[in-house]
Amino acid sequence: MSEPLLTVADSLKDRARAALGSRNLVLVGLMGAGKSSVGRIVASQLGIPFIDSDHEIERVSRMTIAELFAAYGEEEFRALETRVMKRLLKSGPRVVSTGGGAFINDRTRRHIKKGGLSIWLKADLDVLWERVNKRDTRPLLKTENPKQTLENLMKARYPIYAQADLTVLSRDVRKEIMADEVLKAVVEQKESAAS
Ligand SMILES: Nc1ncnc2c1ncn2[C@@H]1O[C@H](COP(=O)(O)OP(=O)(O)O)[C@@H](O)[C@H]1O
Ligand SMILES: O=C(O)C1=C[C@@H](OP(=O)(O)O)[C@@H](O)[C@H](O)C1
Ligand SMILES: [Mg+2]
Repeated sequence: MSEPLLTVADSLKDRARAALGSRNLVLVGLMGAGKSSVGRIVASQLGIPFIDSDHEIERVSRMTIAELFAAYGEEEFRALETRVMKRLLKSGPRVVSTGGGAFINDRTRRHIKKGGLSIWLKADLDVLWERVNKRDTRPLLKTENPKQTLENLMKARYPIYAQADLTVLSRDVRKEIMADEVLKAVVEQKESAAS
């Protein structure tokens, strides 16, 4: 009789790694959802490379996101983001944390759908606000009422984030717990696809 490849005793990370295969795991969601910080932990648990698309954009342009928005505007930023995402998703497996607007852009979303398993870190307004109001690095929130801006972005974007393959609720728990929930969602997706 042949041995099963993985037994129930295998750890969550091994099961998630097997479920992911050669695909990229792409974290999407609004600013403050935890894509960058949780994505890094998930990648280290899975033992695969981590890339944050905003960091990659900053590296290739040698400018910060805020400088790019100020110098060229959002449209140019999105065009650069699309090109960078397309390149990052060409091979896998990797964990790719996106900037909040990436999945909203039609062309970038198509690349994500083709090149990876997408997971939405979904959070409510107060959780997001608590996190983003501590830093002023996000150009889209440099408005008179940034909390209202964030709420408007939620209303406009949540129906689109809902198209991600998987959804995990981003709550006020430790980032390591959020990372475990991401791994569980990857495993469950594989199991439900197989049944
Ligand atoms: N589960 C969490 N618990 C507490 N703080 C968090 C959690 N997830 C993220 N943060 C903090 O919230 C801020 C935004 O997180 P970040 O990973 O940059 O989000 P995103 O990339 O989605 O905008 C950071 O300061 C980060 O340390
Ligand atoms: O929501 C957005 O459109 C943006 C989110 C930011 O990334 P985070 O979601 O990692 O903050 C960054 O890409 C840029 O400021 C635009
Ligand atoms: Mg980020």
